Amino acid sequence: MTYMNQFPSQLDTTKVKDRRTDEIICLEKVSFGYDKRHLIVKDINLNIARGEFVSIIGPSGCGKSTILNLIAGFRKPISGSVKYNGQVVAGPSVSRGVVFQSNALFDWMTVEQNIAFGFKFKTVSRSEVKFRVQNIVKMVGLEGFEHKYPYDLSGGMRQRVAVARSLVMQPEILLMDEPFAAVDIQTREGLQEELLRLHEQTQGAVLLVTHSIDEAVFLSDRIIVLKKHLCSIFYEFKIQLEQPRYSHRNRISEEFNLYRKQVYTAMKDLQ
Ligand SMILES: Nc1ncnc2c1ncn2[C@@H]1O[C@H](COP(=O)(O)OP(=O)(O)OP(=O)(O)O)[C@@H](O)[C@H]1O
Repeated sequence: MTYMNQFPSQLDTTKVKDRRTDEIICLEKVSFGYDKRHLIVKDINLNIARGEFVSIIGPSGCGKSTILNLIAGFRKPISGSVKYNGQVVAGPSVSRGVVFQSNALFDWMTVEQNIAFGFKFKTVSRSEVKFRVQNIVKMVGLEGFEHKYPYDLSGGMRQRVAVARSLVMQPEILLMDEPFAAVDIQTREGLQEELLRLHEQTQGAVLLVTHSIDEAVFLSDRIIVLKKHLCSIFYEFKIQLEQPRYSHRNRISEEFNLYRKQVYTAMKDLQ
């Protein structure tokens, strides 16, 4: 069953920018199993629009990461198609940047070198790399730490380096698998707000896999709730909160609590 939520009646939708212009990711009747006899995903359809922030939430083991890995090109569907900008995804690409829960940074490289790593496989001039790295360092608030090594950084800072490393390649979509699960709550909230600022500036799409309803509501334009059985879409929620979306006031607003309650109820329905 797919269900679109009703918006809270008191919501002023004129304050919400609709950045969704066209489709960047399209999954059509995608099925996948780690072995052919046991499907994890069956006939799933999913579209993500340019600039859209989508979160996937659902019970443990329902296939959230599997979907992300199919879009990233780490896995291939058994049937159906995964398309990026209308082209079948043939493998990983920097235009679909990936950030995991515990992104391994290279311990022997500085922050700057870690961020610039992806350019080793690209023909981009040194001056352009320098410009882009400096820019992204500022955006993620790592100024002054460019020459530090990962072991000199806190967990939250290391995760910022991981996000910067993906963003510097200017991906059209950022695929994030529980990126902030391993950091403390204050750091996590700070990183979420930064992510929203970056999203605002870069206009790229984001697909986030998370276990946190609060995180999904705070960050997303749309939340997809997956059912455990064969990873089908159970509910879809469109989220419209006040602009700027990164305002911490959104965390305590009435609308936030209403959405939170709706998603929580949907998750309870799954049990
Ligand atoms: N490499 C693998 N080989 C075989 N089975 C796997 C592999 N990776 C995942 N699975 C299985 O596929 C199913 C979906 O896994 P997936 O990691 O996509 O779920 P998830 O919803 O992201 O889980 P969680 O919320 O616990 O991270 C699970 O039953 C898991 O055991």
